[in-house]
Amino acid sequence: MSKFFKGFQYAWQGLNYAFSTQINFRFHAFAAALIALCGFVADLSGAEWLWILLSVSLVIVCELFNTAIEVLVDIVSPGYSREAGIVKDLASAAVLISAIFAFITAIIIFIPKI
Ligand SMILES: Nc1ncnc2c1ncn2[C@@H]1O[C@H](COP(=O)(O)OP(=O)(O)OP(=O)(O)O)[C@@H](O)[C@H]1O
Repeated sequence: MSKFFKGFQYAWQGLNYAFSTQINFRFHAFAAALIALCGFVADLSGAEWLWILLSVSLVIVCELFNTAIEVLVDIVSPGYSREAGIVKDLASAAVLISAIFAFITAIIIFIPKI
Protein backbone atom coordinates (compact mmCIF):
# COMPACT_ATOMS: atom_id res chain seq x y z
CA MET A 1 0.00 0.00 0.00
CA SER A 2 2.85 2.40 0.79
CA LYS A 3 4.10 1.82 -2.81
CA PHE A 4 0.70 3.08 -3.97
CA PHE A 5 1.12 6.36 -2.03
CA LYS A 6 4.76 6.65 -3.14
CA GLY A 7 3.39 6.83 -6.71
CA PHE A 8 1.57 10.06 -5.78
CA GLN A 9 4.76 11.42 -4.27
CA TYR A 10 6.69 10.73 -7.50
CA ALA A 11 3.93 12.33 -9.56
CA TRP A 12 4.03 15.40 -7.31
CA GLN A 13 7.82 15.57 -7.75
CA GLY A 14 7.29 15.51 -11.53
CA LEU A 15 4.73 18.33 -11.37
CA ASN A 16 7.04 20.29 -9.10
CA TYR A 17 9.98 19.82 -11.50
CA ALA A 18 7.93 20.94 -14.52
CA PHE A 19 6.54 23.96 -12.66
CA SER A 20 9.89 25.11 -11.26
CA THR A 21 11.97 24.62 -14.43
CA GLN A 22 9.60 25.23 -17.39
CA ILE A 23 8.37 28.76 -18.03
CA ASN A 24 5.83 27.43 -20.57
CA PHE A 25 4.42 25.04 -17.98
CA ARG A 26 4.00 27.90 -15.50
CA PHE A 27 2.30 30.02 -18.19
CA HIS A 28 -0.15 27.23 -19.03
CA ALA A 29 -0.81 26.52 -15.33
CA PHE A 30 -1.67 30.19 -14.72
CA ALA A 31 -3.79 30.28 -17.88
CA ALA A 32 -5.67 27.20 -16.58
CA ALA A 33 -6.29 28.92 -13.24
CA LEU A 34 -7.54 32.05 -15.04
CA ILE A 35 -9.86 29.99 -17.26
CA ALA A 36 -11.25 28.22 -14.17
CA LEU A 37 -11.92 31.60 -12.54
CA CYS A 38 -13.70 32.81 -15.70
CA GLY A 39 -15.68 29.55 -15.68
CA PHE A 40 -17.03 30.25 -12.20
CA VAL A 41 -17.85 33.88 -13.11
CA ALA A 42 -19.61 32.79 -16.32
CA ASP A 43 -21.47 30.00 -14.46
CA LEU A 44 -20.67 27.31 -17.02
CA SER A 45 -22.91 24.30 -17.54
CA GLY A 46 -21.68 20.77 -16.77
CA ALA A 47 -20.92 20.05 -20.44
CA GLU A 48 -19.02 23.34 -20.81
CA TRP A 49 -16.93 22.53 -17.73
CA LEU A 50 -16.11 19.12 -19.20
CA TRP A 51 -14.81 20.70 -22.45
CA ILE A 52 -12.73 23.22 -20.49
CA LEU A 53 -11.35 20.50 -18.20
CA LEU A 54 -10.55 18.28 -21.18
CA SER A 55 -8.71 20.99 -23.09
CA VAL A 56 -6.82 22.32 -20.05
CA SER A 57 -5.80 18.79 -18.97
CA LEU A 58 -4.64 18.00 -22.49
CA VAL A 59 -2.32 21.04 -22.54
CA ILE A 60 -0.88 20.16 -19.11
CA VAL A 61 -0.37 16.50 -20.10
CA CYS A 62 1.35 17.54 -23.37
CA GLU A 63 3.58 19.95 -21.42
CA LEU A 64 4.58 17.16 -19.00
CA PHE A 65 5.43 14.75 -21.84
CA ASN A 66 7.29 17.56 -23.64
CA THR A 67 9.39 18.19 -20.53
CA ALA A 68 10.04 14.45 -20.05
CA ILE A 69 11.12 14.13 -23.70
CA GLU A 70 13.43 17.16 -23.42
CA VAL A 71 15.13 15.70 -20.34
CA LEU A 72 15.43 12.26 -21.98
CA VAL A 73 16.86 13.69 -25.20
CA ASP A 74 19.43 15.70 -23.22
CA ILE A 75 20.55 12.48 -21.49
CA VAL A 76 20.67 10.35 -24.64
CA SER A 77 22.08 13.05 -26.93
CA PRO A 78 23.89 15.79 -24.98
CA GLY A 79 25.70 17.12 -28.06
CA TYR A 80 24.21 18.64 -31.21
CA SER A 81 22.14 16.16 -33.23
CA ARG A 82 19.68 16.95 -36.02
CA GLU A 83 17.48 14.02 -34.90
CA ALA A 84 17.54 15.17 -31.27
CA GLY A 85 16.34 18.57 -32.43
CA ILE A 86 13.55 16.97 -34.48
CA VAL A 87 12.38 14.92 -31.47
CA LYS A 88 12.18 18.08 -29.34
CA ASP A 89 10.44 20.01 -32.13
CA LEU A 90 7.82 17.24 -32.46
CA ALA A 91 7.14 17.30 -28.71
CA SER A 92 6.79 21.11 -28.83
CA ALA A 93 4.41 20.80 -31.79
CA ALA A 94 2.17 18.50 -29.71
CA VAL A 95 1.97 21.20 -27.02
CA LEU A 96 1.15 23.84 -29.63
CA ILE A 97 -1.69 21.77 -31.13
CA SER A 98 -3.19 21.13 -27.68
CA ALA A 99 -2.92 24.84 -26.80
CA ILE A 100 -4.70 25.82 -30.06
CA PHE A 101 -7.47 23.32 -29.22
CA ALA A 102 -7.79 24.84 -25.72
CA PHE A 103 -7.86 28.38 -27.13
CA ILE A 104 -10.59 27.51 -29.66
CA THR A 105 -12.59 25.71 -26.94
CA ALA A 106 -12.38 28.78 -24.69
CA ILE A 107 -13.45 31.10 -27.56
CA ILE A 108 -16.47 28.90 -28.42
CA ILE A 109 -17.59 28.70 -24.78
CA PHE A 110 -16.85 32.21 -23.48
CA ILE A 111 -17.51 34.53 -26.46
CA PRO A 112 -21.33 33.98 -26.44
CA LYS A 113 -21.35 34.81 -22.70
CA ILE A 114 -19.75 38.26 -23.08
N1 LIG B 1 20.74 18.33 -28.87
C1 LIG B 1 20.17 19.12 -29.79
N2 LIG B 1 20.54 19.02 -31.08
C2 LIG B 1 19.97 19.80 -32.03
N3 LIG B 1 19.00 20.70 -31.80
C3 LIG B 1 18.58 20.85 -30.53
C4 LIG B 1 19.14 20.07 -29.46
N4 LIG B 1 18.54 20.44 -28.31
C5 LIG B 1 17.65 21.38 -28.65
N5 LIG B 1 17.64 21.63 -29.98
C6 LIG B 1 16.77 22.59 -30.70
O1 LIG B 1 16.51 23.69 -29.86
C7 LIG B 1 15.11 23.76 -29.56
C8 LIG B 1 14.91 24.16 -28.11
O2 LIG B 1 15.44 23.14 -27.30
P1 LIG B 1 15.45 23.23 -25.73
O3 LIG B 1 16.01 21.98 -25.17
O4 LIG B 1 16.14 24.50 -25.32
O5 LIG B 1 13.93 23.27 -25.44
P2 LIG B 1 13.05 24.45 -24.88
O6 LIG B 1 11.70 24.22 -25.48
O7 LIG B 1 13.71 25.77 -25.12
O8 LIG B 1 12.99 24.04 -23.37
P3 LIG B 1 13.88 24.50 -22.13
O9 LIG B 1 14.35 25.92 -22.39
O10 LIG B 1 12.93 24.40 -21.02
O11 LIG B 1 14.99 23.49 -22.04
C9 LIG B 1 14.57 22.36 -29.88
O12 LIG B 1 13.18 22.39 -30.21
C10 LIG B 1 15.43 21.95 -31.06
O13 LIG B 1 14.96 22.52 -32.26
